[in-house]
Amino acid sequence: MNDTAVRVAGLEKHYPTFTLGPLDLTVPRGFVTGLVGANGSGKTTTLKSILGMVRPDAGRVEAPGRDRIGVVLDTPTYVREWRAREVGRALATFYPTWSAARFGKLLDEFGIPGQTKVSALSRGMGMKLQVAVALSHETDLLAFDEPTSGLDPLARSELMDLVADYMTDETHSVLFSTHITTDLDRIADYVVVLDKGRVAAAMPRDELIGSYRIVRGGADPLPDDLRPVALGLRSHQTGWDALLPADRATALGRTAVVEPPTLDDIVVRFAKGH
Ligand SMILES: Nc1ncnc2c1ncn2[C@@H]1O[C@H](COP(=O)(O)OP(=O)(O)OP(=O)(O)O)[C@@H](O)[C@H]1O
Repeated sequence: MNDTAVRVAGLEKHYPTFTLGPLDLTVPRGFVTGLVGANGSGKTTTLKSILGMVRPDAGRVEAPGRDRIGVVLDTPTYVREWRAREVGRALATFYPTWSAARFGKLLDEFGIPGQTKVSALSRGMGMKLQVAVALSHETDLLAFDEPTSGLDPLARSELMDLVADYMTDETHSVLFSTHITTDLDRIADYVVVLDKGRVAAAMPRDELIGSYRIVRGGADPLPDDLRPVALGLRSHQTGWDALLPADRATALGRTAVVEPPTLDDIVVRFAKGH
């Protein structure tokens, strides 16, 4: 069986004020891949290119067919006048494997009244309605664009449970774009960091975190030979701090505090650059 769920090669999209790519990335089958990056780094454009909702200017995307992908975008694209249960009826015709029974059960579980109009749903409810649709047909891939941004902590945790449940089938894969990187602490096996439209890092999450250290120095400045590899260097009254490659940070162990970074540290410092 092919071990890659999505393969993107040489993808480019040019907007007047932004260029995505050229971008190469893979989403391994059987794993959860997190796509992270600062606002405007190109996460949505990448995801929509994979879904065929944005037409790339160059490059190639290999992904499951649209009927085999469960999609959750940050805003639902359903007709605003539809009632929740009509969304199910309307979409059933697009998905050969649609289960009306499962959709009804998920609406109940999520507390979405079937007669509520799409336009009347809160942001969190709109998100849940999309999740119900995504889980009501057979899929190879769930593609989420910032799915937790409108959800309260309980709903976020429930969504993570659903993702974990989905992943018990080892042929399933998830691509999850988010700027709430703590979501990924729980579920992501792989992380792709986007920075200004390019892939800044792509590797297993633990390896990424293990490759860097946050270093906090005091009165002694950062040695000159480390400046070119320091990311997001900040100077303040009592000293400085920066993200450094782990193998270069250990040398500073006596004169600075060296700690493992969070994913947030990595995204923020990558965005600030050298
Ligand atoms: N249809 C469009 N026309 C022109 N510019 C666009 C279009 N779509 C996106 N952009 C620009 O491309 C850049 C990247 O946007 P994108 O939504 O992909 O980033 P993002 O990482 O998802 O950001 P956020 O976290 O804020 O959602 C932004 O500067 C945006 O203004």
